[in-house]
Amino acid sequence: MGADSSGPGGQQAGRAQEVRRGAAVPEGRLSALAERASWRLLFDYLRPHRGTLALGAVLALIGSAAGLAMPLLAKSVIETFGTGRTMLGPVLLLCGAVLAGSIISAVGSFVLERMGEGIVFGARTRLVDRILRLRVAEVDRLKPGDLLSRVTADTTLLRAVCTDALVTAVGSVFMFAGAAVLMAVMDVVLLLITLGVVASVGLVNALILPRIRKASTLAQVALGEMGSALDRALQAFRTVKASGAEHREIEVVSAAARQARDRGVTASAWQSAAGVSAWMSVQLAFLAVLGVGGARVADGSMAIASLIAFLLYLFYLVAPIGQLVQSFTQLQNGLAAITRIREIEELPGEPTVAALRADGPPVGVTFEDVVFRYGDDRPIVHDGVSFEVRAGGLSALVGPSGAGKSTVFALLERFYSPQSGNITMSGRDIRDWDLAELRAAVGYVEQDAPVLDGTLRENLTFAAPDATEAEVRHSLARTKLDDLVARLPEGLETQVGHRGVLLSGGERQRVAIARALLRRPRLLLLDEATSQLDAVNELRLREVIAEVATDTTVLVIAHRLSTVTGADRIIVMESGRVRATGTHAELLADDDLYRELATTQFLATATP
Ligand SMILES: Nc1ncnc2c1ncn2[C@@H]1O[C@H](COP(=O)(O)OP(=O)(O)OP(=O)(O)O)[C@@H](O)[C@H]1O
Repeated sequence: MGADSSGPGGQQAGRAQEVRRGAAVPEGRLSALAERASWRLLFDYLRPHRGTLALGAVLALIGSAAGLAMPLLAKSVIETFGTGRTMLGPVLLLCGAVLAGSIISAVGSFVLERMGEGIVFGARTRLVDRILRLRVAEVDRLKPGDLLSRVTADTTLLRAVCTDALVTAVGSVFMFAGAAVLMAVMDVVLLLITLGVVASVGLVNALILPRIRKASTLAQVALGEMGSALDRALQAFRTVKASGAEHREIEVVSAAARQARDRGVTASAWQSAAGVSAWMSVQLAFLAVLGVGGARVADGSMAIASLIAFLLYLFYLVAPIGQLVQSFTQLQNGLAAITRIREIEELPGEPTVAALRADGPPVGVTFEDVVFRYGDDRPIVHDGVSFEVRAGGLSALVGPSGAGKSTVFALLERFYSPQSGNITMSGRDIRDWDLAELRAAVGYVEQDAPVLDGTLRENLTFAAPDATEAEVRHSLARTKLDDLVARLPEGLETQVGHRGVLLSGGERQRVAIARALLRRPRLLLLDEATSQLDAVNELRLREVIAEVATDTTVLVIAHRLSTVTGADRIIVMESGRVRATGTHAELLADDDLYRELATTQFLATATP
C-alpha cells in the first residue's frame, strides 16, 4: 500500500512549496533556506571523495611549501652578493624549488579538479534520477525550465565550489599559516602589526558573505525563472508564432533575464566589496610594515635583507588572503546552488518501475465512491464516482469537458491517490498492486499521443525494449501502420522529429496505441483525440479499437459517435459524478445529457 510514496513529510511538503513558488519566495524565507544549506550539505558531497581530497590537499600543501621556501632561498642568493662566494648553488636550489613547486601544485590541482567533476557528475545523475522518479503530482507543480536550470546551471556552480574554491582555499590556508609562522620567526612585532590589519578583513567579510549568498540564491532563482519562461515559449512555439506573440514572449524571457542580471550585479557588488577590503588591508599592512621596519633598519636593529624577506612574506600573505576571500564568496554561490539541488533531491519519489510486460487475461475495473481533488486548495474533481468496467470488450467514458474523465485514467495509473473510496483492478485494490506490475498491466494512450524524438522503432519499443521484430510487425499490422512504414524512406528507422511532427495526428495516435499494445496490456486506456481525423484515419482507428477489444479490456474516453455506437457499455460522467450507464440505444432513450451529446458534439465528428 502506498508504495509509490516515500512519505512527503511536513518539511518536504514545505520545500515543495518553496520550489513551486520559485522567484516568488520571500527573501526572509530564502535566507532561512540558505542557512539550511549549510556546510554539512557540502561535506555530504565531499565525503565519498575524501581520499582524493586528502591526496589533492597534500599535493597542494607540498606545492605551497615549495613556494614558501622561495623568499628564504632568495635571501640566501642576496646574501652571497659581494661576499665573493659562488651563487650557483643557491640559484640552482631556487630554480629547483620553483620547478618542483609548480609541477606538484599543478598535479594537486588536477586531482582536485577531477574530483570536482566527479562530484558534479554524481549530483547531476542523482538529480536526473530523482526528477524522473518524481510523483506526477510533484511535477505538476514544478516548472520544466527551472528543473533544467537546476541540473545544468546549479550543478556547474557546485563544481566551482568543489574545485576552484576548495583547491584555492586549501592552498591559501597553508600558505597563510606558513607565511605567518616564518614571519613570526623573523620579527614578531611586524607580524602582529600585519595580523591586526588582516583581522579587520575577516570582520568586514563576516558581514558581507551572507549578503553574497542571499543575492546569489536570488540570481539562481531568477535564472530558473528565465529557463521556465523560455521553455513555455518553446513548448507552444507554433501557437506563439500563430498568435503573433513573439515580442511578448521575448519580453517575458528578457524580464526574467534582466532580473537574473540585476541580482547577479548585486552579488558582484558585494563580491567586489569583499575583494576591495582584502586588497586595502594588504596595502595598509604593507605600509605599516614598511614604516616600522624601515625605522628599525635605519636604527640598525634590523638587517635590510630581513626586511626584504619579511616584505616578500607579506606578499605571500596577500595572495592567500585575496584567494581566501574569493573562495569564500564562491562558496556562498555554491551553497545557494546546493540548496536548490537539495530541494529537488528531497521531494518524494516513486520506487523504480521496471519495463515489465503484463501478459495475462483482460482485467475488469471498479470505482467505488471515489472522491478526489488535485490538491487541498483545489475543487473536488471526483465527487463519489462509482462504476464498473467488466473484463474484456470496449467501454466508453463520455461527458462534457471537465467532467473528470481523464482523471479516471490518472487515478487508475496511480499518478495520484484518491482522498477516499476504492479503486479495484481484477478485484484487487490498486493500492495493493506492485506499482511496476500495475503500470505494466495498464496501457495508456494520452489524448495528444506524445511521440518522442527518435526513430519510429524507438517509439514503438519504448515501453517494451525487448520486443522481437515479429512482435513489432504484428503490432504495426494491428494498428494498420504497416502501409505507412512501407511508404517511409527508411521504414522503421525513420526519424519522426521532435514530438513526432513528421507524422499526422491520426498516425501519431496509432503509433501510441501500437506502443501500448507491444507491452501486451490487460487494460488499455485510450484518450481519444478531440481533433478531427479524416474519414480514412477515423475508420482505421475504429477498426483498431474494435480489434484490440477482442483480447483486452479497452476503456476509451470517447469524443466520436462512431466510437460509442460500437461500445459494449457507456459511462456518462457529469461534474465529477457518473450520471448514467448503458448501451448507446439505452442511453439515447433514457438520458437527456447523452442524447444532447450524441446529437451535437458527437454527431459533428461522426463519419457518414
Ligand atoms: N493536473 C491537474 N492539476 C489540477 N487540476 C487538474 C489537473 N488535471 C485536471 N484538473 C482539473 O480537473 C477537472 C477535470 O479534469 P479532467 O481532465 O479529468 O476532465 P475531462 O472530463 O477529461 O475533460 P476533457 O474532456 O476536456 O479532457 C478539470 O476542472 C481540470 O481543470
